[in-house]
Amino acid sequence: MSRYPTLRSCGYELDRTIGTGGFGKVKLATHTLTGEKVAIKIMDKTKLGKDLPRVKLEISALKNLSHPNICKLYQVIETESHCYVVMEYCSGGELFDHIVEKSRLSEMESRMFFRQIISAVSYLHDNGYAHRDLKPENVLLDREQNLKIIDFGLCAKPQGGMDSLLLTSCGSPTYAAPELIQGVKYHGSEVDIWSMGVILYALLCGCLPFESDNIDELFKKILRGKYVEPGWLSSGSKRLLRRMLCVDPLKRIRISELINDPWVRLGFGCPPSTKTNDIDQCKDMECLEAISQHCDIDKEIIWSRLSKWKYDSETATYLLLLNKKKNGCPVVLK
Ligand SMILES: CN(C)C[C@H]1CC[C@H](N2C(=O)N(C)Cc3cnc4ccc(-c5cc(Cl)c(O)c(Cl)c5)nc4c32)CC1
Repeated sequence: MSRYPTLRSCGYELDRTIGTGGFGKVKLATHTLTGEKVAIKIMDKTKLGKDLPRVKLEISALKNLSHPNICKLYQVIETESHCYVVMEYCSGGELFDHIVEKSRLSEMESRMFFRQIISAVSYLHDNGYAHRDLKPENVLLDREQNLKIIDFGLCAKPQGGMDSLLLTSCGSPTYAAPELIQGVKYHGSEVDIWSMGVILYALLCGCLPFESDNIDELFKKILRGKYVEPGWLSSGSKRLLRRMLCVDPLKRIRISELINDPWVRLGFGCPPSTKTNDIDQCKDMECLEAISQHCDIDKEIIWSRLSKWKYDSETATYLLLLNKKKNGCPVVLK
């Protein structure tokens, strides 16, 4: 008998555990009606304690975000004891493992990945969110090597908008900006740019710019902002890294400059796209028809419920049918 009978009754067949964390575990599962694979983050509410607000924050953020490089939310299921977050399955694993596998990436491959991160973070900031915990472990790949940013448990949506200052010190020290580890007030957008600089360095160099087993040593290195520039780095790469890993947040490159930076545009001739993934919000008649036939309810009634985006089983079925259609599979329900 499955440990999580709720999930089976909600239309998911559980498979193996694909990861764990302080929050609980993430399991691979199959959505029975569409046959699509999903990742389900399973949290025991009685054990979350002070982390419960982080969970609610992440769910709220994921409900408001729809972008090709941000992990898609399909459904939220809550019981007395557990919270289940059903999301897009990223079968390509962590970006971190991809870098380690190849020891380091070519400038062009780094650029191809980095443009996707710029696109996602620019969209995040435009929607008033700062991620605040950007690192290679929080960037996954799907089967087409598209990047998917995950883990919004530390994201912030400052009340006064992205120009207002934050104070909470959070995230992983290795990727944290100087102002964040100093405990001074900071702008969420500026600390995200610093973390993106650390990720770009990891892509191009296959190691981290600031490392130490001793936390005090690590903080000193970050606050000094000095790092090794390996011989293979082009002048364009070095110049961009210096503008991102700039200790003074006021002098650090801004996302609007980053989008138009010559290194970012090289070979593409255009800036990364900052559009939303509005396909998820649009009304797809073929998917509506499949659901309408399956539950014998009029398409317009189905759409009137779907367009409320309640992230219930109907939202999941619709979004997963859209996925099937995008992947060229037949738009049918079992
Ligand atoms: C180390 N972390 C604190 C947890 C780790 C758990 C496994 C997970 N994962 C992996 O590590 N693969 C290697 C497989 C995999 C495949 N698809 C996934 C889809 C979504 C997520 C996901 C996980 C969490 Cl904790 C989220 O908050 C969100 Cl928004 C999304 N994780 C996935 C995931 C990556 C993170």
